[in-house]
Amino acid sequence: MAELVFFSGTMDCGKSTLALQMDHNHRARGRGGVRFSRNDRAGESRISSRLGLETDAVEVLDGTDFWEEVMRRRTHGQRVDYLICDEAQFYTPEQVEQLAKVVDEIDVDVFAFGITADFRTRLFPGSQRLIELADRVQVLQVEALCWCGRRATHNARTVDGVMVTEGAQVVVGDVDMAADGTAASDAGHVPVVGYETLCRRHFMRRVTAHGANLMAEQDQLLPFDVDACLWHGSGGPAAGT
Ligand SMILES: Nc1ncnc2c1ncn2[C@@H]1O[C@H](COP(=O)(O)OP(=O)(O)O)[C@@H](O)[C@H]1O
Ligand SMILES: Cc1cn([C@H]2C[C@H](O)[C@@H](COP(=O)(O)O)O2)c(=O)[nH]c1=O
Repeated sequence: MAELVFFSGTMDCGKSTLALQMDHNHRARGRGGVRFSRNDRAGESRISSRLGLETDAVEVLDGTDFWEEVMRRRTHGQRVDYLICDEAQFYTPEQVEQLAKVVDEIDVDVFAFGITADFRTRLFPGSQRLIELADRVQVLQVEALCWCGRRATHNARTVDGVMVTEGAQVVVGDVDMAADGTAASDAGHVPVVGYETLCRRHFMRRVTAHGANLMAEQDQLLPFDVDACLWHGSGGPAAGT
């Protein structure tokens, strides 16, 4: 029986890699599939993994109707046994409902991959609907890590290296883009948006790797415990543990 499975985790935990592996394995056994993605970092109509794999995909647009997509292909004689749906957090709730219908009505497996929450810890509408409707939500085994070594559970957004908690929900970007803020004062400087995976403790305290490095430098002058440092006056929550 076909399934709707949501493979989820933070950024950089291997979702796209798994999407390409699953596509490969099913295809190798003679099954026919269609790969979809939306807003991949590598550009339109791509699925890219940081391990270096990259392939073509059908770009999902606001007007994409998955039910019609599958029906049209089948009418033209194309075999469709499964769908690979990467960056599924960007799909609309209606599109997720179409995916569920494809599973239930015509027995097509749907493997969706995406992050659940945005840089403010709020669920993406598409991810929320996937959690509500999926047969299974599977958290990826490979864990992205916080700079402190704990398991990363949250996706922080940085602008010129500084963690932010306001802004548009969707800004395509990558980890490893956390600038150190030195260019911010340059005339004509275009702010660099990046992401960093953090554990909840450091997300709530707004301590990114860059911030931790700065504190470690200060620590050499004025010894104090980085984890005990509260961000009073910074606008961030002052966790007391
Ligand atoms: N140079 C590398 N060597 C080994 N593994 C790597 C390398 N670069 C990235 N990775 C792995 O790839 C993972 C990211 O895979 P990717 O599919 O792009 O993640 P996601 O789609 O979840 O953002 C990292 O967590 C890491 O395990
Ligand atoms: C947290 C967060 C992320 N995004 C974007 C950034 C990336 O382009 C994708 C996630 O891709 P990945 O393959 O899982 O690394 O989502 C966003 O637009 N808004 C956010 O809040």
